[in-house]
Amino acid sequence: MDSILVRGNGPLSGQIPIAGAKNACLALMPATLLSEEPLTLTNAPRLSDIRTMTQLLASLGAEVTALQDGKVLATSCHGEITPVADYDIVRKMRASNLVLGPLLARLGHAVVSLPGGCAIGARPMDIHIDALSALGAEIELKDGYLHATTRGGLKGATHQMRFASVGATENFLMAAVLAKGSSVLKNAAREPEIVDLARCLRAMGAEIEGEGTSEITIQGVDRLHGATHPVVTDRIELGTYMLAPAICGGEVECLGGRIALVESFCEKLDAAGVAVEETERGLKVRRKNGRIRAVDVVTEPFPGFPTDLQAQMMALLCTAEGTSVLEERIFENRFMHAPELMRMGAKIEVQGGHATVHGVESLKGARVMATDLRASVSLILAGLAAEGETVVSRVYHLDRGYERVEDKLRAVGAQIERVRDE
Ligand SMILES: CC(=O)N[C@H]1[C@@H](OP(=O)(O)OP(=O)(O)OC[C@H]2O[C@@H](n3ccc(=O)[nH]c3=O)[C@H](O)[C@@H]2O)O[C@H](CO)[C@@H](O)[C@@H]1O
Ligand SMILES: C=C(OP(=O)(O)O)C(=O)O
Repeated sequence: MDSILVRGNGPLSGQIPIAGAKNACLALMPATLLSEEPLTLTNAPRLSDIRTMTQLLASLGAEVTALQDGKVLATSCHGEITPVADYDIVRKMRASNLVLGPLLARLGHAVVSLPGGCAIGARPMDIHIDALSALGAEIELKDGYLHATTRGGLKGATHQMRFASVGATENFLMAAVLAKGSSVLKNAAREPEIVDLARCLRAMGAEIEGEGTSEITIQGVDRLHGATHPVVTDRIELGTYMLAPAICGGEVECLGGRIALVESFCEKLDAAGVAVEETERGLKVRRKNGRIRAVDVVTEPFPGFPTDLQAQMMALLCTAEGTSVLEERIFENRFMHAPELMRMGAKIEVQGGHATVHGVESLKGARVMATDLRASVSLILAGLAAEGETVVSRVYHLDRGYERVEDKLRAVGAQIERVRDE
């Protein structure tokens, strides 16, 4: 199993290209189930999660071919479709549940395994079930699988979600586009990945309005056609690499980044003493004069501070001047990086959904273990700020969401390499 070795670093300088968004691509790929014609996704990220979704779609009868070194995904679904998403694939990745809406829309029935326990929280499926039930699906749990059927197909409806779930919004959208009549989703999630999915579906012939707001209106159509769609920039990869010069000093330009994708994050960086400038090509980031200052952070649905950047922000605040409080409001168990950061000398107290970080002068390299995707990259960032060597194990988590992390950081001067465990 691979590990990542990082050595504490001086200033970084150069450019880092930001890939297409994992979380957008994982919602766009299942959209291929909605049409008999090909859907081509450009700017796709090259990640293990994308390979898992490829495997899942293939098991359902769709074809996904990776072209141009994996940056283009040519997908199609013109043959017979199997409506069963098997536990052995679904358990690897929560986003597998995004085949439920499209399968229901195309076939009128689906059997999808529940994703199973996940490290960052319980992550139930009730909001998805309520949303699809509003469109006329009848869903019951049997043997760990959701068995969903419709009587005579899905019917448009108005539905208000109890929480603005990203995945449930995506499933509702992909189901409602082929439902009979019009649908309105209230308290919809507003994440850029939702906007990207709506744009792609519209390019396929869907009638959708209001994406990016809390109310999305969909007029069902009889069929969708093929399209080519570029995957939106990964705002979480962007935010992660923006923290590298914030931690090490220097100046890095994140190519493809836009402030609109990470506005609330930029506000916190500004308060912490990090300057962000939008250029023609992306976002230029550098630390302002002096030490990073403590800031308080509360994670919220978009446009609030993203939970997927909380661990990385904590790594920055470990060496800030003063005490920061991070409140995690999206997932009930997303501070597992804290004990690992403490192995590196960070002073953190976790109580329920709050982590209090007392900034220290410097961190010290240590052997640490990644517990989930964003936790693993937060340990790499902390390693860049630490004295000596840090070895991050279990990097298969990292490979779910970051392509060539060591190459991208090495290109701006970081001392980082991938090593095989003995
Ligand atoms: C592949 C993907 O896009 N993953 C992202 C997506 O996950 P995901 O779509 O799973 O996140 P949701 O917005 O659905 O979940 C947010 C909260 O709602 C809860 N919930 C969700 C659904 C449900 O039926 N019942 C329920 O209680 C979850 O347990 C969690 O506490 O959005 C999250 C929140 O921005 C991100 O952290 C993930 O990186
Ligand atoms: C939590 C994440 O992903 P997933 O929803 O696939 O677990 C993430 O991308 O940080």
